[in-house]
Amino acid sequence: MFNSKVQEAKTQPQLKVCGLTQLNQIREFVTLEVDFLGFIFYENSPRYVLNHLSLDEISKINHSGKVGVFVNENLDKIIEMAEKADLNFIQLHGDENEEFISELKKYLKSEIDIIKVIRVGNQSSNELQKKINRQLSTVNYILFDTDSKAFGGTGETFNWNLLNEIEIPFPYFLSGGISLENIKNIEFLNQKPFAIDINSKFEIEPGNKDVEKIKKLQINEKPPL
Ligand SMILES: O=C(O)c1ccccc1NCC(=O)[C@H](O)[C@H](O)COP(=O)(O)O
Repeated sequence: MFNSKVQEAKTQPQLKVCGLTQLNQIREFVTLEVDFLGFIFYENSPRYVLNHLSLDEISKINHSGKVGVFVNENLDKIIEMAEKADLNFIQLHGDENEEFISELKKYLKSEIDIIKVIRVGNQSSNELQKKINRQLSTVNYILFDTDSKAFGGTGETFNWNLLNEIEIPFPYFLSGGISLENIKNIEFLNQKPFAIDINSKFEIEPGNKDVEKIKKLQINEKPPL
């Protein structure tokens, strides 16, 4: 008999829209069934969410994919934000090590998942593989982003070919300068991303998303897995 709890296999990667700051746009993305809504809790970002929305407003957004993005933030602050904004995922976008992540997990609600960012630059595939393997016991997802001076939201892409030279024992988010033009190249990846993470290539200005462009991606242009 059909078990309604078994989800249909996804034929397309999930979508995360990161750097959200405007409630009207967030409502549109909820209606569009965007899977992950990313909020930047990093004061140096031009997309710092608390310059635009209160914790109470974020907590009232009715969505199970609310991701809080933190960069080298202290433990207490992350725990406080996770509770007050009612986050479902914590994305660690800085240099947080495995000890820090293990400690953090002791205090977070058990249903909150950790996404650890691995910044990809000119390291070898061996070095990248070691970095991934070190995360095995502490995180739920990896997010690959481009290594650059700014921590994220740069619009820069990294060499995706490196991903074909390593084993990725996690579902992963692909990020870093993803655009309507380059997204079709995921067809060349052996292990397809669980989700794609879009940001500055789908903006009018930082934090102000190009809703029509995101609709186009979500409805027509997402590549198959
Ligand atoms: O978006 C930011 O301003 C940001 C600042 C500091 C750390 C992370 C940040 N964004 C996190 C993301 O997950 C972005 O989506 C990711 O870096 C990709 O952005 P882009 O290259 O603009 O597509």
